[in-house]
Amino acid sequence: MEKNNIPELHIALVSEEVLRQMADFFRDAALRAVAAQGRFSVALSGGNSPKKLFELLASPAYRGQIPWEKGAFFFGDERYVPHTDPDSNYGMAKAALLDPLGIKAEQVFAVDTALTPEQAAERYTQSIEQFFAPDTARFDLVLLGLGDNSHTASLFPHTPVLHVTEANVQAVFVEEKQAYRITFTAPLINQARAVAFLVYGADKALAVKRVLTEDRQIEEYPAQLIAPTSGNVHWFMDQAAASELGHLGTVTNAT
Ligand SMILES: O=C1O[C@H](COP(=O)(O)O)[C@@H](O)[C@H](O)[C@H]1O
Repeated sequence: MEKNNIPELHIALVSEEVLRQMADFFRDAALRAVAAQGRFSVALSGGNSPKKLFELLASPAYRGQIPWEKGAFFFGDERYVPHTDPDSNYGMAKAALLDPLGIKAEQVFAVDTALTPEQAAERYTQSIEQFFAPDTARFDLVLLGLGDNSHTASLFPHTPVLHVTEANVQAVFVEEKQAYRITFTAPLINQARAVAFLVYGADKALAVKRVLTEDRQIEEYPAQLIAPTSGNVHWFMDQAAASELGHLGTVTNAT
């Protein structure tokens, strides 16, 4: 973790409360952006953890709190599979968040996995640049998860993308998955207005401890690359995920 960036930990007793806090954070980031720019842009995460968050955001509790028609939805990483594949991050978000909210197709920016991985990454970089032109690509919110091997987005241990210094999207072959991934680089994530990890479950506790407390070893713990250039990085965790953090891992908002 960069020295000038202090992780802000939001720890709750149970995952339901973490999800509620994360949903509030999402809402507040969206409302701030709409007040300032008339629209909000978010890069969604994939995998298992965000599915429940997406379902909560699409539920009656949050549906009316966010001006969804002003949103633009991108993906911080994507698996190189068709959109209909159960592994597709886009497919999961579509089913859990985008379709239930009636988000229009023109608000959704999916990675085109029908192209080669390199072309898909290049095309996605171009979509992002077009969306933000003439400004820097600065997402209002980037949502992240954490793998038990300390990867985030598709920044996997010991992959060349960890050393890319441009803020763009890259294709990467991940040996341990024997598959391609398309991912935001760390510099693209770090120039966002807000960056938040959502992590819950005891199986993530060791990864959380390594990323937050060990000396910087980005090859081993790629999530240590995440250090927004303005503001702090936020970590929304349940007590189980924070259980290896010692005194840092105490509940901040018990209900
Ligand atoms: O492969 C991925 O993994 C991470 C963590 O996912 P989880 O299933 O352990 O919650 C996720 O953040 C990333 O978007 C996804 O593609």
